[in-house]
Amino acid sequence: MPNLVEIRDLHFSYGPRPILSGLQMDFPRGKVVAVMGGSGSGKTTILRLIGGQIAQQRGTVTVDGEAVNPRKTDALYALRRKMGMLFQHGALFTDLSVFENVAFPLREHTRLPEELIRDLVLMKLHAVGLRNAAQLKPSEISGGMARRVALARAVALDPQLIMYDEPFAGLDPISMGVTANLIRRLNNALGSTSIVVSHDVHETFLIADYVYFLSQGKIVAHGTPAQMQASDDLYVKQFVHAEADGPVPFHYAGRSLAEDLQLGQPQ
Ligand SMILES: Nc1ncnc2c1ncn2[C@@H]1O[C@H](COP(=O)(O)OP(=O)(O)OP(=O)(O)O)[C@@H](O)[C@H]1O
Repeated sequence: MPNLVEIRDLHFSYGPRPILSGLQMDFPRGKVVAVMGGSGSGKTTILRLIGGQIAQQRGTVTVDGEAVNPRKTDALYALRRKMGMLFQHGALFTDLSVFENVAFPLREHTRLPEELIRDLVLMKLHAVGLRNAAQLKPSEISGGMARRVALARAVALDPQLIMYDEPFAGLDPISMGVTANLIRRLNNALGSTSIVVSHDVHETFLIADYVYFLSQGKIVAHGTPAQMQASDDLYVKQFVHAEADGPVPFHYAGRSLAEDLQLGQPQ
């Protein structure tokens, strides 16, 4: 199967409130696919459904040919072994060293001998340029470095699927570029598939093979970054060119200014 992850007719609501409706998405093996959209459009919810942390009301999510089902805990645990996740603001364990943070998933999911764990951790840290920071504590490194350690931890088990939730949030422009490059390089080196949830158009378009745009729980556009740059779709244009007003209104819906200022109304 060419797609590592497939989403078909996916519907999800929190209680009575619909969050995602009728999604169809493909995540081909070996590719970096971005999911973009405004705040609250449902991007993180998609990652949580793929990871089996929550269950949809309708439709299917398939990873490596298997349907994700949060109720089948054993199968889900085996499936999660194939996934690496960099959470939003990817927090490290503050009382553990950089080395122990990266070793954590290896100790949790494998029974590898200590020498092998050591070599694997050092290789992952080397890949993100931080082998020599192994003994430092998270409080002794910068935010950008911490994000790279979290990246090394997310790929510690050589996952087939790596999911990144807002990997560029809160980083300075240089760290953003470094992180974007690493996401692409790690994906290629591991032969994995990456899903990047982000609203940073510039960084994301540099590394993504394909982009889905989400608005209010629906896919409103999809294509390569070049196709999206050239798109005439008003929502995509507003998003890509960072325009303040468009299909996503600048003003919160309600009474007009004329009404509030009682302009042109009979006294
Ligand atoms: N546990 C929850 N219970 C109820 N509603 C929730 C819960 N988690 C998220 N939501 C709502 O679901 C909607 C989609 O949330 P989600 O986190 O997927 O959006 P997002 O696109 O990732 O946004 P952001 O970019 O701000 O992280 C939001 O309106 C949010 O308020």
